[in-house]
Amino acid sequence: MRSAKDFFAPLAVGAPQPVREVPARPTRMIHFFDPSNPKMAAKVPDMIGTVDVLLGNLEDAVKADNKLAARQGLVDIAKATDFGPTQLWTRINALDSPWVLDDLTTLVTEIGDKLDVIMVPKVQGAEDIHYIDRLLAQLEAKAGLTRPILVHAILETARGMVNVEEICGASPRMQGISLGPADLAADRKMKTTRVGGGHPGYLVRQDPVDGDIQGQRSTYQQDLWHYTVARMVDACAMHGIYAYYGPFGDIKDVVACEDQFRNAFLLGCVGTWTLHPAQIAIARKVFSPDPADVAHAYRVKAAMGDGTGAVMLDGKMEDDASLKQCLVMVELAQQLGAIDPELGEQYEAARASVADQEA
Ligand SMILES: CC(=O)SCCNC(=O)CCNC(=O)[C@H](O)C(C)(C)COP(=O)(O)OP(=O)(O)OC[C@H]1O[C@@H](n2cnc3c(N)ncnc32)[C@H](O)[C@@H]1OP(=O)(O)O
Ligand SMILES: CC(=O)C(=O)O
Ligand SMILES: [Mg+2]
Repeated sequence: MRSAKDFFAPLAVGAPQPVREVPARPTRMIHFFDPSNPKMAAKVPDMIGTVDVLLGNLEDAVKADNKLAARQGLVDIAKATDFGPTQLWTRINALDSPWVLDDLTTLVTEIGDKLDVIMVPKVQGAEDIHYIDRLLAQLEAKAGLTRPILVHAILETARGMVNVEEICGASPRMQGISLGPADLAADRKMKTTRVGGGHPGYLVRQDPVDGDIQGQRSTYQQDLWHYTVARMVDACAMHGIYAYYGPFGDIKDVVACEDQFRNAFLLGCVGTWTLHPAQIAIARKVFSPDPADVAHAYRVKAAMGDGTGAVMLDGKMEDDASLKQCLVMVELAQQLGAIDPELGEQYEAARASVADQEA
């Protein structure tokens, strides 16, 4: 582990100064596309401004025969495109794969100025981030980049899960972590066959009524990912980086997708992956706070005056701690309102309605 005094020193001569804080830019949906798929690639320019992040995926879901085409496709798209408000990310191949070294050297030297974040799959521990950190610094220096590329890890092995805190704190480049439920399930030997989401067999059952074990008893499906997401959120919050739900593979089940995204949002995640255009509106809806909640947050803020003490509002106690939760909501609404005019209007109406009541 580096000492505190040189944690923020560049790891190569000529590399850009590491960031001290992860820039707080909206990342509600990280939209995956395969740059080797001409139909998907053709849709990228029209998606700018409709998604917060476009991610050119080079890893799983890209056929082995298409790996080089995907890498080159991403270079071509990045060079030809002005991404405006939308961030460009990539997911490189795994660190033990034959492609990753060329992924990094090509992407950083050719389009490093366009890339905001590199997502690293199957991260096992801090040593994987340290490897990427030094290599990126060398490549950034070679490419003459003036801002550092940030790193996002996917939590998709049991070892990565156990080491999640050290992964989050391994480098100032760490932007965030996503859940990788498919690989994680396989690595843990969970007996599921899905990409994220729940399972009808994972449930609790109501106690027998009057001791009748065979009688009618309700069952309640449980969230398979609760422990994992909650632990990931704590590790990210502790290190000042962002947590994300990952993929929801049942594209047609938009209802369960929304539920899974909302569970993650409520637990502290700031965004999710979208694998198909149908999931973009769901992510936008879920990861943008409800204007009614924003209005409530403004009411608590107004009622709490200098922010200390306790007050009653609608029969409920509010105090310094509930105010802090409300300030999280207000800050998020202000960030999103600044980039999304429709939401901006709704959040401004929420703020103004409270200000009118106060006047
Ligand atoms: C466990 C993990 O690692 S998850 C992350 C890796 N997986 C991925 O990245 C998957 C990305 N998504 C996909 O590959 C595709 O969406 C699939 C395979 C799931 C479904 O693809 P399709 O069967 O083509 O879906 P569908 O027919 O509904 O597509 C409708 C249109 O949207 C396009 N489209 C589908 N997905 C995307 C996407 N992610 N981005 C942009 N356009 C897309 C299709 O090309 C199609 O275009 P067309 O109307 O010009 O023909
Ligand atoms: C997200 C991912 O890569 C996985 O679920 O395996
Ligand atoms: Mg995976």
